Parts: sequence; structure tokens; C-alpha cells
Amino acid sequence: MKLRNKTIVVTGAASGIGAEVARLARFEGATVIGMDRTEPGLTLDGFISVDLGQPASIDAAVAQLPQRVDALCNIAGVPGTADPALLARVNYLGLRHLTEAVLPRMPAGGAIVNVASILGAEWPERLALHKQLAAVRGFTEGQAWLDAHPVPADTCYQYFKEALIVWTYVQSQKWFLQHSVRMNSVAPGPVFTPILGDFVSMLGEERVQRDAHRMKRPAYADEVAAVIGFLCSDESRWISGVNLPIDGGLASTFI
Ligand SMILES: NC(=O)c1ccc[n+]([C@@H]2O[C@H](COP(=O)([O-])OP(=O)(O)OC[C@H]3O[C@@H](n4cnc5c(N)ncnc54)[C@H](O)[C@@H]3O)[C@@H](O)[C@H]2O)c1
Repeated sequence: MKLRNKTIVVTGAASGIGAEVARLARFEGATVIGMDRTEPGLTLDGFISVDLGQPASIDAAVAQLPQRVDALCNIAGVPGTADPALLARVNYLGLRHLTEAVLPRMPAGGAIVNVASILGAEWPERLALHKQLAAVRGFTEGQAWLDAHPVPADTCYQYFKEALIVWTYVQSQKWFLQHSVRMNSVAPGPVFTPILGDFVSMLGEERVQRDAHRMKRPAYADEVAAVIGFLCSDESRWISGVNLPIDGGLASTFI
């Protein structure tokens, strides 16, 4: 994995998948700058405290970044047990705002990796809506569109992971053609991190039991981190606009 001499920004670096990506990228020789609302308990090359649900906080954080950022890993997120308005801001609107603000610092060959979820797999059922939202530029404008097109609270986690996958699809090729910056998403199945229990509460025992028989086990965070690291590396330089499942085969059982 070629990450030497790359500067990589990792959101959600204080916990779970983000912490594992930060650890792996540093081991592979990258300079890693973490962004999180929580102070991380691991060694980083830089840390910027940010609330990814607030555009002003995001702008202040981006202003502290170095001029060159080779890769951005959008990993921070809140589970479906969080307040739906917060979830929309952190998991989708803030992620887009951060990405658009970091893009001017990314050189040709740069890479963006968005962490979606297996729970976004039903994006084709709402494709027209997700494409409309993807076409709305700006945090405030996106918020206004959502006010006019309310999302059911009980499935808002799934909705915004679907929306993230669709935004990745529709936006990635524009940026690859214009800036030679690649953007991909990954769709992990269940992962052993502190929010795994929230997913069990959100989905209910019946769905959890249904899926439990179709998979070997939840992933370990380092198994997800290795794939994100690969998508940041030069070895994946011809992969763009992809949503890659990292789920031990679980999604293949949905057809
Ligand atoms: N754990 C799973 O089973 C699973 C499965 C599929 C996808 N995911 C996705 O993976 C990503 C990482 O989740 P994880 O499992 O490592 O969870 P985690 O809770 O261990 O890590 C999430 C991190 O995001 C940070 N964060 C949350 N809100 C923030 C905000 N407003 N501003 C700044 N930082 C904020 C948290 O402080 C935390 O460090 C999320 O996007 C999640 O939706 C997780």
C-alpha cells in the first residue's frame, strides 16, 4: 500500500473505523491529521477539533489544514439512534460541506473515501429523490431541500447512507475529469465498534437475527480500514465512482 509522503485527513479518528484508518495510514508512512468532536486517544500527526454538523465549525477546521491534502477519509458518523436532524447534518450535509471545502487543497491523484453502509443498499428505490438532493449545492440549501422533503425518522440512517452513495456516484466523475481527484464510497456490514449496539437497537431483534444467519461475524475495524487505505493509495488510481461492500458477503445474500 503506497501511502508514503501522503497527507491524509481522517474524520472520526477518535474511535472505531476512523481510529484504525489513522493507525494504519501512519504505519504505512502517511502524515495523518485527525478531525473529530472528541479528543483522540492515539498518536496522530495533527488533530483538529470540529463539529461536523456545523458548517462554521467545518470552515474553521479546514482553515487549519495544510495547503496540500492528498486524501480525505469521511468516516465520522452518528448512528440511527441519534436525533434525525443531527444525523442529516453530520452524516450527509456536513460531509459534503467538508469535502467541497477540502477539494481545492487536493492535487491531481488525490482521493476521497466516503464511509456509507450496507444499510444504504436500497438506494435504487429512492434514486430520483437522492439525485435531486445530490444536485442541491450547499449546506443551507441542502437543509432547505430536506425541510421541504421530510425523511421518515425511523429510517433516516438508511436514507442518508443511500443519499451518500448516490452523491458519490453522481459527483465523482465530475471531479475526476476536472481535478483528477477520485471519489469512492465503501459500504461496511456490521463492524465491532462502540456504535454496533445502536444498530441492534435501531434495526430490532428480528432483522438482526435474520442477518446473523447469513454472515460469519461482524467485521473488525482493521478489516474495513485496510480497504479504505487501499482506496487512498496509488494502487487504486483507476478506481473511481465505486461503492465497495466490505461485509464478508452479507449484501450478496440480499438478491
Ligand atoms: N459500526 C458499524 O457497524 C458500521 C457499519 C456500517 C457503517 N458504519 C459507519 O462507519 C462510520 C464510523 O463509525 P464507527 O462504527 O467507527 O463509529 P464510532 O462511534 O466508533 O466512530 C464515529 C466517530 O465519529 C465522531 N463524530 C460523530 N459525530 C461527530 C461530529 N458531529 N463531529 C465530529 N466528529 C463526530 C465520533 O466522535 C467518533 O469518534 C460511520 O459513518 C458509521 O455510520 C459503521
